[in-house]
Order: sequence, then C-alpha cells, then structure tokens
Amino acid sequence: MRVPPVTLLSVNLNAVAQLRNRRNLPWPSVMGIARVVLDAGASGITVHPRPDERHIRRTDVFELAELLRRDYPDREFNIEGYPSDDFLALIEAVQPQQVTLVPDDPAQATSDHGWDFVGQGALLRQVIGRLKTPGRRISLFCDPDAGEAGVAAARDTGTDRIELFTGPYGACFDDEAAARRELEKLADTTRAARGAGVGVNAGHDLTLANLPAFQRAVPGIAEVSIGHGLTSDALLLGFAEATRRYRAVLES
Ligand SMILES: CC(=O)[C@@H](O)[C@H](O)COP(=O)(O)O
Ligand SMILES: NCC(=O)COP(=O)(O)O
Repeated sequence: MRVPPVTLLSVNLNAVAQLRNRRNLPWPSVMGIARVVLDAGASGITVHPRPDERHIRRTDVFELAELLRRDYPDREFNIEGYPSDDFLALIEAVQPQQVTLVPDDPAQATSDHGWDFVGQGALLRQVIGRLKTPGRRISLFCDPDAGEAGVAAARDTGTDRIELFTGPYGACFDDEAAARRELEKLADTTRAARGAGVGVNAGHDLTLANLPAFQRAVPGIAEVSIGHGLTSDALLLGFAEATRRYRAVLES
C-alpha cells in the first residue's frame, strides 16, 4: 500500500462540547472552535456522540456537517460510535466522509478497546455493507496488538481502514520502556494492515509530548484524531496555536 504523504490531523471536539455542557449556555462554541482549528489547518473534525449526549449533541452533529459542507468543502467529517440503530440513522442523515465504528457500550466512560473482528465479524460486515458508499470510508477501532490475524479478520469485514487504539501507549507517559513496548505493538499491527491493503488511522490520548515518538516508530498512519490532549494544550496556547503545533509534529 502506498505510504500516505503526510499524516492528517482530525480534531476531536468532544471535550469542547463537554465544557459547554457544564451550563445551559452556548459557550464555548463548538462551531466557533471548529472554525478556529480548520482555519489553522486541521484536515477535519471528529466527534463521538454518545447516547447520553454528555458532550456532543445530535444538534452539534448536524451543525458541524453543515459548516463543513458550506465553508470547508475540502475537509472531512469523521463520526465515531457504536453502530446502534440511532447511530446508523444519524450517519445516513448526516452523510460524513468517514465513519469510525467503536465497540463501546452506552454506559462506557470512554473508549477502551478495539473490536473482536472474528466474534463480531458478521455484525461488522452487515453494518459496513449498509454504511459504505463511494464517498464514505469506514474505519474500525482496533486493539494495538491485533497483529496479522486481527488485521486479516478486519479486512474480511470490508473495512477501508482500522483506527489503532493508542490509549495504552498514552498511559505510558511516565514509563519509557513500557511506551517502547506499546510502540512495537502499534508498529507491528500497522505493518500488517498496510501489507493487507488496509489503511491505518490512530487515536486516543495522543499528545504533543507522545506524538513525535509515535510518528517516528509507527510510519504510514493516514490520520490521527486528537481531542483531549489538544484541548488541554489549547487552554494554554489557544486552539489555533495548538493545532499548528500538532500539525508541525505530523509534518516533520
Ligand atoms: C474512539 C475513540 O478513540 C475515543 O477516543 C473517543 O473519540 C473519545 O471519546 P470520549 O471523548 O467520549 O472519551
Ligand atoms: N479517535 C480518537 C479521538 O477522536 C480522540 O481521542 P482523545 O484524543 O480525546 O483521546
């Protein structure tokens, strides 16, 4: 598979929506921050609307889709979630360019594992058959140690890409040896995926501190989606500067 020229940055706005939802007020504005990060060069916007609307609301999803379509037609909308009936209907109404399917149950605090591609293969094949259109790619959340067997089972679902779950790597911020071991798993799974013709995205707990080593050790990533870390940096730097710094790492 051809090496992507540069790893793209999709900014996840869940954390911005979560801050807004502390009050029944419209700020910080999810749409306003979307504009700032897109103007600073983000290649797209990611959201993971959860059933309880604890952060991103259904209305945000429609407004962001309209913003991207109207003012940023060259950028992508990536919507993540478990393929419930409500989620599938939302995707069909909004028509994003990428859908990332994640095996979360509704009560889950955050995403913490990838799909069982064998055990849930039938479900995934059926959902992907329904969601995949010429203008839309599908990505499946994937454990870092999926390896060749996992990737082969993922490919059999018909997915275009996998998204590596980088949470365990992010959790090694104070343990270099453990971080190296996580990077090896991520690199092995990426090699296997690319060898099988499956594209690779990555995300969860990536930060300005851990992204450079990830970039060096795991080449060939098409896109990273980053929210929590970038939002934390933006509290100090502002969203435009934070976006530029993440892009600079990805383009170095
Ligand atoms: C699919 C994934 O990796 C998650 O990182 C997700 O987008 C984050 O969800 P929360 O913002 O709800 O923790
Ligand atoms: N798919 C991962 C994502 O969108 C962002 O996760 P995080 O940076 O908020 O951990």
